[in-house]
Amino acid sequence: MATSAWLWQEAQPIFARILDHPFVRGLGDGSLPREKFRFYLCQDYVYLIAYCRVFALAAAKADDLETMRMFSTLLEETLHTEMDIHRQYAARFGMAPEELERTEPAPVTVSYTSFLLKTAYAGTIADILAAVLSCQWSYHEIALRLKAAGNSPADSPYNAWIDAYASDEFGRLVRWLRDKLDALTAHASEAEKARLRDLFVTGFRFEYLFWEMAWQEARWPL
Ligand SMILES: Cc1ncc(CN)c(N)n1
Repeated sequence: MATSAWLWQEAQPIFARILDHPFVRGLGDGSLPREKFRFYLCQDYVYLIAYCRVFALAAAKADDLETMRMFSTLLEETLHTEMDIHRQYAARFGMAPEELERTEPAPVTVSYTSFLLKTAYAGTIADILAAVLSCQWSYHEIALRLKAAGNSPADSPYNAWIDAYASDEFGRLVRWLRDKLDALTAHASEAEKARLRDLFVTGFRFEYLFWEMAWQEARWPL
């Protein structure tokens, strides 16, 4: 079995909990309180700034131009297309992009971005791919499922979010990451596979924690 398909299987218990999370269900049926989405949006914006740095570091570490191009496209798409969605939502809340940037990262955002940045600085290209694949892939699959369920009212403010992450363009970025990881790890040792599993599952655990943080609007208590 290809590495990415195996990793996906390993993360299924966590993915099931994500799909059942009240924040995700609220995105899907339009019932999510706007204030919780606003909190999420601000935290996700600063998360994405760190995520861009991860792609930039991966591009710098790439052994060949094709891999460098792939990471620079991911960086470009995140900086422009994905973060534009956030900027557009923020405008609806009357927030300027600078205000989004000034968000104080909450504890889970700090831990999650620290994990990704540590992997980007210290890990191999395969390590980085495993860590970011859990983020990118889980969003695409969540959005595909929410779209297929068809529970979202036509006037739900969250339809743009679902459409963006369910899009073929976003799906292509996931496919790239998967294909690259599968090619790099076709002959990986058991030890390397165990490390990749650890990174992928840790990414998934953080994804769950991020939804929970947004639902609870969990800021620093002090
Ligand atoms: C927390 C999180 N994880 C993943 C994604 C999709 N790039 C995101 N925007 N935010």
